[in-house]
Amino acid sequence: MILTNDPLRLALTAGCFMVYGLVCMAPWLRLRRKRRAGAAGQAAAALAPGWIVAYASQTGCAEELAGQTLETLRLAGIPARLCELSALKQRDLAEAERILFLVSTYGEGDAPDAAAAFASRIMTLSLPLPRLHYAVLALGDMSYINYCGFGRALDQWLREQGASSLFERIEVNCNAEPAIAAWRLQLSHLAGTSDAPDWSAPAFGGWRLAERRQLNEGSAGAPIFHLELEPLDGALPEWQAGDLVQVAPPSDPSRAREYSIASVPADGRVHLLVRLHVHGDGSHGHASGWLCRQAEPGETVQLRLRAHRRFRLEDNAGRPLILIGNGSGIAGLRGHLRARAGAGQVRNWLLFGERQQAHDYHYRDEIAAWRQSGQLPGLDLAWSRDGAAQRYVQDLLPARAAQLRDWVADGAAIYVCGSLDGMAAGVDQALATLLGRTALDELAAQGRYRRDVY
Ligand SMILES: Cc1cc2nc3c(=O)[nH]c(=O)nc-3n(C[C@H](O)[C@H](O)[C@H](O)COP(=O)(O)O)c2cc1C
Repeated sequence: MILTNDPLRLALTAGCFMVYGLVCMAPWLRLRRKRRAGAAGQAAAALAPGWIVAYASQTGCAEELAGQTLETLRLAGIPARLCELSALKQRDLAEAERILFLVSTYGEGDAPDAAAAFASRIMTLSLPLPRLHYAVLALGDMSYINYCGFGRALDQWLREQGASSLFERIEVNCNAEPAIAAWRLQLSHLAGTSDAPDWSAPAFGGWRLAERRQLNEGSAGAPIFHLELEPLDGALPEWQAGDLVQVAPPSDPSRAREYSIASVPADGRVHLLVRLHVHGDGSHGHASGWLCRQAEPGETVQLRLRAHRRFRLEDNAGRPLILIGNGSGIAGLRGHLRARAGAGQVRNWLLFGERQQAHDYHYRDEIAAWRQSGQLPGLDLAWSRDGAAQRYVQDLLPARAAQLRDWVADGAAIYVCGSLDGMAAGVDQALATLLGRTALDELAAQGRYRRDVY
């Protein structure tokens, strides 16, 4: 029905309909434009050579940050892949568009174990890398002489090869939040996004100290305690043998201390083995003093679990296992032995060293029971204060050279837990002498030589 023949009115009405139509279509047009732009971006991204997030980590902090870095890049639509430093090839270095390195430092300014082969094989080469743009996040602890030594060495080597840094190396002292926030900020500038996922670490939770008993009464060494803890809310979280806990002492919650977990979830509790740390002036370590002396059974301990992927069994679950350690290092090894018992894996060989058999043979009854049930066919013990000759765990290895080579030839993995001073270097040297340094580096690169040393 036509209500008017007036051409002016008709034109006005048609104009109104057009404007109305455009207003209605505007959101759909915007969405279509966005989708097209997104598809074009994705197509371009698929063609780009891509970014690499490379990490070298011992206890998992750098690895965790690398995962979060990757997630941020992916959210920004940047094609990127995660890669352990040891898996990085010369070709990757030459061809990757950008590489973000997140690396920690171990030993005395060294690379983490898994990156030892990269440090010795790649970082000793002269490679032209003029195309490479990179950034370094170096994790370390200022109380060590060679603060961030490996991160600094990597940065310098890259520079010498002609690579260009995207921004100044960022150094993180003891996982300090401000430095991590600075990395995150640089990352969002690079990725052109403010849409970064939450990077905050899980919160500490309240755990009840259910049991504490000294294991080495009469020992010449500092007292060592077996502790058992249960979550206050009753819900036991999942963890795997090899993982750690962080304990925040009430005197200074910012100075959390890490301990290896000595139990598996099937035990229903987190077991720890804590040596009371006594300073030169007789005062106690802030965390060990709290756990071993001040906290009363029944009291609440602030604790959180930390995945320690480098010391888990993972692909080694089906392999024979050689467990080497000293002192409180038996904690991490006991966690593995308990997991192996639960899984029915019996090819286990424990080499353990302490001071005196009479006082320092931690978990003696449990070890005896494993021996009897066939769960622990290999057991060698070294006591440094029994008898005239000081004998340490590394001294056990030469006499067992043939057995060691046989087990490794059978695919065994080697796990070392305990003190860095003396033990870790001594065991490493003994293994390198018996197996060959290159073969040992190769085992580390394959994840068959893993260490939790402190
Ligand atoms: C046994 C041991 C040795 C360490 N040596 C150094 C060192 O020489 N220089 C340094 O800056 N940090 C050193 N650290 C500190 C680590 O680099 C720091 O804790 C880092 O956050 C660990 O990161 P990750 O979990 O990725 O390995 C050492 C830590 C341990 C347990």
